[in-house]
Amino acid sequence: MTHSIAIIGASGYTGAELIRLLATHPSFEIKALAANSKAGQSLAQVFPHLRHLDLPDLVTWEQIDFAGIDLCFCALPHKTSQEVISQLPKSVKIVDLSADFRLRDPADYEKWYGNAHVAVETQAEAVYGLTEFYRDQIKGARLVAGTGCNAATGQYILRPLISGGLIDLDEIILDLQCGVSGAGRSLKENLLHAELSEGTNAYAVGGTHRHLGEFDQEFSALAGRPVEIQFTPHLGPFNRGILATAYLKGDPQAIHAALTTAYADESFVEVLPFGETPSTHHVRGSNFCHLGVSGDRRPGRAIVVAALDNLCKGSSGQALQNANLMLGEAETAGLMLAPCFP
Ligand SMILES: NC(=O)C1=CN([C@@H]2O[C@H](COP(=O)(O)OP(=O)(O)OC[C@H]3O[C@@H](n4cnc5c(N)ncnc54)[C@H](OP(=O)(O)O)[C@@H]3O)[C@@H](O)[C@H]2O)C=CC1
Ligand SMILES: CC(=O)N[C@@H](CCC(=O)OP(=O)(O)O)C(=O)O
Repeated sequence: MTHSIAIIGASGYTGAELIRLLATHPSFEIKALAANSKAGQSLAQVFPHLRHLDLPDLVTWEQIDFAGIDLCFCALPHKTSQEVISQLPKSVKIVDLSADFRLRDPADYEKWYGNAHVAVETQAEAVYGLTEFYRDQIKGARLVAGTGCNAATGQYILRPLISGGLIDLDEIILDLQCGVSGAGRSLKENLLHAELSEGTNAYAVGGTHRHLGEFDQEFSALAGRPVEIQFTPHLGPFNRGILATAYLKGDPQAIHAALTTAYADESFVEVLPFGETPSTHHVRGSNFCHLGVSGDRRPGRAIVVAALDNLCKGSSGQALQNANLMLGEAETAGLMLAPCFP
């Protein structure tokens, strides 16, 4: 059965990645692509690398005829996303890639994003989109909220360890580098080549990164008590990829065993042999997440490293994995791409 798909925010980086993935999907057909400043342009004008695809020109989202659409990916900036999604017909299933529907409590949204939520009723029906942990709810959902890319990476490391009681919950440190495409395609001074290449910097230090809202929500629910991790992201001088390193108090071998068991049946999360470390090079352009566990010279401490592609497993690949479930297709459809190496 063929499913009709629309993408709003199709001219951005996650939009481009969605189109790339859907181009070879066996049963999803793109019927509409929407943009804002680039509405009216052809796909070849906006993305010359996709010029071989026979797809419609970009329009505004108001111009889409949603009567024929089964599922819409929404890849808009947060705040805009909730405004748009609350106006879409309820007959359309939605996978939102923004931050707007991730936090279940509107007060948490306001705390981390600085503005009141304008679609609280719609928020109430959203399912958090970390596929491996919300699979059953995602299958029946109308609206799925894609996770933050940093938030996904950290959760792949930490969720099984918190659930299993394997680490000291008050001593979790997560350090992370994210490639520049994580900041989107819009022009920003700090993303100019001269200011980004050949260097790196921490940002949102001091427990201020918005993805801490997701970590707090998810980890506290798992632990049954408040859990607050220390988290600092860094802007990496590369295009794609996230490399996260967690410093943990717990037994490294037990941690490796727990992660291996937790992901044994998963198609996209790979736990490496003990002592091996992942690299962004090994997951680039793919929906895989690699996890590596090592011991520390101090007994009872472990280091867990995770790598994934922020534009694929961290956003558009995850979104497609969820859409497959929502439309009753194989979860891996369109997603078994080998990483692009080197
Ligand atoms: N980049 C990443 O790694 C990740 C991104 N996300 C989230 O996914 C969403 C999309 O991210 P990304 O693709 O990087 O962003 P981009 O900045 O690259 O793209 C944004 C898209 O939204 C459109 N847009 C912007 N403002 C409006 C508006 N007022 N009305 C309608 N359309 C508008 C733009 O259209 P136009 O270009 O025509 O102006 C463009 O298509 C964001 O919420 C982001 O936080 C989540 C996880 C990872
Ligand atoms: C390099 C960079 O800026 N990365 C982004 C992560 C992108 C992401 O997941 O964005 P949303 O949560 O806004 O959807 C950041 O750290 O904010």
